[in-house]
Amino acid sequence: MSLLVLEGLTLQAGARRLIEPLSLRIEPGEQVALIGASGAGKTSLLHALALASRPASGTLRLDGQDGWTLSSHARHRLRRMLMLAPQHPPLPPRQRVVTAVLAGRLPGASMARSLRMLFSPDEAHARLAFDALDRLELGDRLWSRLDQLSGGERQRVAVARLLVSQARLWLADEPLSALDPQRAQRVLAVLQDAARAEGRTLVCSLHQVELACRLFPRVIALRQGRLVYDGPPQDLGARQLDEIYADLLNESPAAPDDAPLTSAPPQAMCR
Ligand SMILES: Nc1ncnc2c1ncn2[C@@H]1O[C@H](COP(=O)(O)OP(=O)(O)OP(=O)(O)O)[C@@H](O)[C@H]1O
Repeated sequence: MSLLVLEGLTLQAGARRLIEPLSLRIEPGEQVALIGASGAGKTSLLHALALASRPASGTLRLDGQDGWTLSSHARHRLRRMLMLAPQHPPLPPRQRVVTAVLAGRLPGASMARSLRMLFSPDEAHARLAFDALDRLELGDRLWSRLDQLSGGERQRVAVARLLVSQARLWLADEPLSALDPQRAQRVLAVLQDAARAEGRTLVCSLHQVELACRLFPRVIALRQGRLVYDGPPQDLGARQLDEIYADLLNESPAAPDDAPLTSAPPQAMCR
């Protein structure tokens, strides 16, 4: 059974349409990169996948269940299947890194266990958080306060939270946006390796088109809330990339699909 099935899903904010009717399936264990220019609707879609935004129309089934037809209690339980690492994680500044990471273990834990884990983590939980942070080159910040971290370090804390979570679906919203190019590659490798090793499904929005096309077997592209591409990166032509990012390219003419590779902008990056 598909893990996610969207049929004619739309999202609306007041009178404004954020996502045009969208239908797609995502299978268990898939790794999907979500690309598109700024404002294309990536975050909006991820929030819908996370059952955080209610569709204006259409359906979204997660593991066969339409969360929006369930009671709020049942929907809350269904949400335990997924974890979203938001683009700007709302991490309390005075919180310790270890606590922020272990929050990834909360879904499914009892209240008593959650409180113990967060406020007085035992050695096993501290080790779990340390291991995740260490893979992201942040092991030495386990006991730091979040307000002592840089933006890129806080972003890696949000990724570490994903790594410790037991959710079947990992949703990552631009997890590399505050990282330098070298570190971005390493962090993405850790995330993808962990998802593969543990059989998680990964949907990750990225502005790094080159990484999306090189490292993901499936790319979904949005433009102005519309799905404009869904398939393997090899089939994503230069012309399509030009169209996806047209507003970033200052209306430069679309390159032919057989355009030679250059070191320049997005249009050449997938081939
Ligand atoms: N609550 C809202 N009310 C009105 N418009 C909204 C709301 N949330 C998002 N939008 C608009 O919807 C569009 C899509 O936003 P979204 O954040 O999903 O884009 P994005 O592709 O994630 O962009 P970025 O790459 O800049 O993060 C944008 O034009 C945004 O201004």
